[in-house]
Amino acid sequence: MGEGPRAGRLESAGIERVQDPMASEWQRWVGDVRRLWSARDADSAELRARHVRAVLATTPWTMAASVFNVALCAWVLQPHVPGIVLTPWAAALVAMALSGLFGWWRLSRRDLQAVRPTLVRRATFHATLFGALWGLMPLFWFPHSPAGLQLLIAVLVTGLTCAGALALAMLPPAALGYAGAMMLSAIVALGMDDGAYNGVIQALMVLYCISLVLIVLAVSRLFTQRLRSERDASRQSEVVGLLLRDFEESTADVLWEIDSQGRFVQPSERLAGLFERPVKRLGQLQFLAVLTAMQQEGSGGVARLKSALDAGDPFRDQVVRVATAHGPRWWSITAKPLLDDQGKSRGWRGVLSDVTSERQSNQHLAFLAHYDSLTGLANRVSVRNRLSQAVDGKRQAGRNSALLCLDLDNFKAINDSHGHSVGDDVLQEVGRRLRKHMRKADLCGRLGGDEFAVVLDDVRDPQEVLALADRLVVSMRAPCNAQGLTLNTGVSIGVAFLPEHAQTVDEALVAADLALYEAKAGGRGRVAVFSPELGASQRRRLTLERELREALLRDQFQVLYQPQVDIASWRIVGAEALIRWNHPKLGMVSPVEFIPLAEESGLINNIGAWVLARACSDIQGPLAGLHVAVNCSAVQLQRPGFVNELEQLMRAHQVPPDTLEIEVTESLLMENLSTALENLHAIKALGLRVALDDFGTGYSSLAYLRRFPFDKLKIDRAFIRELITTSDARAIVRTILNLAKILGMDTVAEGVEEPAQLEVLARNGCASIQGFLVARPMPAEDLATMVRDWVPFRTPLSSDELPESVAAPLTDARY
Ligand SMILES: Nc1nc2c(ncn2[C@@H]2O[C@@H]3COP(=O)(O)O[C@H]4[C@@H](O)[C@H](n5cnc6c(=O)[nH]c(N)nc65)O[C@@H]4COP(=O)(O)O[C@H]3[C@H]2O)c(=O)[nH]1
Repeated sequence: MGEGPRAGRLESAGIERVQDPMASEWQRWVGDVRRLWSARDADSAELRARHVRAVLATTPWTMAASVFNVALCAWVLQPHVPGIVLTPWAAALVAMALSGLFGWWRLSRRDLQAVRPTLVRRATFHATLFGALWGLMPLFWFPHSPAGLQLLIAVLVTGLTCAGALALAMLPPAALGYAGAMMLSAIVALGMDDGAYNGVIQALMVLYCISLVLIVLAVSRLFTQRLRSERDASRQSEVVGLLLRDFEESTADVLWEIDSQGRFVQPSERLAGLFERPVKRLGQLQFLAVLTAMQQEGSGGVARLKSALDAGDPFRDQVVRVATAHGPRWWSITAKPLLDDQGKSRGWRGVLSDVTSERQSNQHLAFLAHYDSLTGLANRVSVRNRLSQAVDGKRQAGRNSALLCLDLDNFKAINDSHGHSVGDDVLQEVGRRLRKHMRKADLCGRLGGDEFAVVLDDVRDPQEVLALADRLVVSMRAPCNAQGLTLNTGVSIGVAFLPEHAQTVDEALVAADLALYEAKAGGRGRVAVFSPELGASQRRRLTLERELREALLRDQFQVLYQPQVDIASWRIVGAEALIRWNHPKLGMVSPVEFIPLAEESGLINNIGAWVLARACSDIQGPLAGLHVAVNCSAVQLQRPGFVNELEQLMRAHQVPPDTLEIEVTESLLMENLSTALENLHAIKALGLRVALDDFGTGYSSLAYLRRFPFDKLKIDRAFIRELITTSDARAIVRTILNLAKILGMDTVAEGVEEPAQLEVLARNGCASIQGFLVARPMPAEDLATMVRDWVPFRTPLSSDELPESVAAPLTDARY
């Protein structure tokens, strides 16, 4: 019960229900008829219009045939039927036929795209009335008429019924109304007659009537199905058209098609726009001919495209360079062949993309890959490439080359005091001056920062190279104008000759760099030529500089600990953390060598953080119970975030603050860095101790002590070394110790190697010592073992009597 209204709603909304496979054909027919009869949605209205149009197509003929039949019947019946009855009947039928014709005329003038259900209902009424009028003929004039007339009436009724029903089959309600009225009157007429077989004929009539209904419904359904698939196909092609248009409008791609003669097929406006020709004109032209006419000189793109077309296989991204009114453009063409039913080519269809901007950005990227964007000179990659050609060239033909490495003398100062924009202008000016001195075959480039390089090929006389280098020095010495400022620059140059000084690109760069160091070391504005003797140490420095960055990642660092012993109790009270670099080729590298390099590059921040983390973890591990002193460089302490990170680290390792000591050198105070001092105060506020390392080596050591309240002074080992032999050293040490006592600071003497040194320190009140006399720096686990096995109070004092002069207390000294 609930199914009926719901189905009706769905249908009237034009939504065809998913058919139950078991649903009978009959239900489908009824569904179709109902939709024609009453559904008000746009879809049904459109479908109804198509049905109406199909019926209208034959209306003039059927109406003409009706008029003809009316005339025939009037003529045949005239002897048997009085004119007063026959004439109105015939006139009514003719009037019906004319009204049908009038309806046809009215509707065929309209563009029938959608039709309301009322039109179908009106047509049904008209057809039923028409059928009923025709039905009067058998009803009144068949019974009891002569056999001949009865036969004629029977034939006419049968023919009119079948022809009319089929003509109206596209509108089944009208067809059924018409045929139903005719058949009904025929069956009734038979009943009124007393013919011998009338009962059988009536039964046959009912059977025919049912068959006719089924045929009408079947024809109508077939027609509906055809209409639907036509409509779907046209919608599909509309959608495809829309998509294609949208595709064309939204991308840089344009569709094109050519026939088997190579002529454009229905070119679009956009395609015509690209080819700079009217659409109509383009439609008459051949694809390849137009491309050839537009092709830029020297581009073989069209020839390649032609071969691809000739090959007959689909192809992608054939690039053609064409000249247009807007300058040169690059078009990328992709296509596939179109084949007919027999597999013969009927043309090509494809996409044409304007890839000009892509090309240009690729070219720009290629430029950036090889040139320095600031100066327009070659970049490091290009310099290396040229050097590698020079290396290969010289191997082949015995040719000589030269590499000049240039470094601006006071560029950093210019950059710092006038800003990067002025610095950039200076670099551009340097680039211009360099270029002025180059021959065509020479290459000058910027390696980065203020470093430039020149590669000279075919060097016959080294003197010529040196003369050029001198000219460059003179040229760069001329004041440089940048943003209204007159700036004095200069350049130092290192020269290496190939193959004499280097066999590979890297060797050449290192050799020229070494020469550059030498030039700079000798003062500014100089030229130096590489020599083999030139700094094995510099070479090592360069290697270390290069490899330091990797050392942390490759886990090449290690922290050793050197114990600090309290002199009075002779107990190990602490240790100093000392970093080591275990280089795979160079062996153990001393921090004295690499810490300054790390400071220059800023890597000290990472390295220092790593040492602190290591120390914190050892304090909670094997070194539990000891104070550990960690060296922190001035660079680290200048970072505003340093103390935060330190605090987090200590919290993460749960390190008690009083077990950690930070050692800083005097240099920190010499530079008077406010952030570093703030950090030191913050460190102290955290509860850590702060020691001043190498005390006494600076220029005004005493003054620094007023800047920060250190907890501990470390007496530099330079004084300890001379403690026994030099009275000055003794005096200094005694003064430091006294000073520390007055200021309430702890003291530790480093570099104590001999018992005599220990004795002097002990007599003068030094609190603790560190040095080879106790132990060399060692891994944390070894130190833990040492602490465990340590015997206190066994001070290794000197067996010899100390000379009076050495043992004398401070007050006795000449100070
Ligand atoms: N001749 C002699 N030398 C002794 C004796 N006892 C100890 N030494 C050495 O003296 C240096 C003491 O370290 P420092 O003054 O802080 O001087 C350190 C420190 O300034 C710096 N350094 C070491 N580790 C680090 C670190 O992790 N960070 C920073 N920023 N600097 C560090 O490197 C410097 C040198 O460290 P090392 O080469 O380990 O050298 C250590 C140690 O091995 C002795 O009896 N005789």
